[in-house]
Amino acid sequence: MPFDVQTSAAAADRTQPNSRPIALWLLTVAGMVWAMVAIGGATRLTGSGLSIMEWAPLSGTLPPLSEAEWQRLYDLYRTIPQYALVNQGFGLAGFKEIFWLEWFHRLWGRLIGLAYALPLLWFWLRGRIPAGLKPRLLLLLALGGLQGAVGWFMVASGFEADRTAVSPYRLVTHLGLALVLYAALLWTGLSLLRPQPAAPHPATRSVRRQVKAAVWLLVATMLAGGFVAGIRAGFDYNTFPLMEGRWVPEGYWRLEPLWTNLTTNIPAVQFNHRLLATLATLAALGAAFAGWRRLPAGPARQACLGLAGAACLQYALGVAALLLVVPVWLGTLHQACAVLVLTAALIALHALREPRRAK
Ligand code: HEM
Repeated sequence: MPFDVQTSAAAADRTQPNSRPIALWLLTVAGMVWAMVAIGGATRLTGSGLSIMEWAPLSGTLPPLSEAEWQRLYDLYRTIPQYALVNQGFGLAGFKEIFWLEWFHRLWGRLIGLAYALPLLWFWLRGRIPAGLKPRLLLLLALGGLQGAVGWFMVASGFEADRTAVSPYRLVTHLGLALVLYAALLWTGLSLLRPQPAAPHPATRSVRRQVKAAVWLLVATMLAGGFVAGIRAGFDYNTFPLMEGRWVPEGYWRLEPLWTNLTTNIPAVQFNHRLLATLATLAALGAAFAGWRRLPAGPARQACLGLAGAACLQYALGVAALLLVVPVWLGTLHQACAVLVLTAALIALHALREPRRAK
């Protein structure tokens, strides 16, 4: 039988009745994860992340309700190096200021868990979930739980002797897993809304290749950005495009073993992020140009243009954050806009997807 996209799309629609509510649920949870990434950025940038030294998934839901409880948590906080080295003597009032954001970050995590698990149970019991989707939804549930545990693993690294911040490796793992979770939710939601792509234009395949190249570069830029955030590399070399008058900063390879320069050497980490961001943005512009010239007007072409627009906006926010020495609001916006770039990338890849062969 000849391959017929329209027929197979109709077939897919028939085999997945009522998948729209499931798609909307997953997209809502994805939106909550997006907000969580922004809240996480603000938590880090305000130095709030180490203020709660306990991992109490249930009892930690409520904030301290008595002066004695506030004092107990403050006394705990006073035992860690960050207090002695950064916040010594800021008092209970100062502690309360850094407490609330971390508490809200954790509360929002719990709410995401509920917003995912309760509808999952409901759709499952009512037999609304297509059989093929069940393993993926369970995997997403497990990934969400893992993200909470990784978050605590990251926070715990900040309590070690002589440390005033968390391990950059754990921070990048936590950010990376959040992005994976977000991407999986969004992709699954989009796939339920549009189970089969429309008949592809002949140029789709080559434009898709270009978009993929841009997306890999963007992902590498995001991970490199995690290291910039993790070692506070954005608070040095606050000029653009040169770094202390040079294209490649002095001391790029100053650490041994050499690979540690990629993750813990401020000039190298910042330079790499700039370089990758520049290559990624150029690749996104190239893909948009190809899409604009070769694809017919429609969602796929718009998605390519959207990706380039999001990458340019993120690039400009990155430069501004650097020049202004990372004010909290701008650092948070840059972190949130990374998710916008990821969203645009996934929408573009989804719009350019290869059609599944009819069985
Ligand atoms: C498409 C381009 C870019 C992407 C996808 C991207 C992505 C990211 C990500 C995911 C982070 C870690 C989380 C955070 O924002 O704190 C980050 C951090 C950072 N980026 Fe970018 N970035 C891009 C371009 C740039 C550019 C061009 C610059 C400056 C030249 C820049 C400067 C920074 C700085 C200073 C930080 C650390 C901010 C902080 O400490 O909170 N970024 N970036």
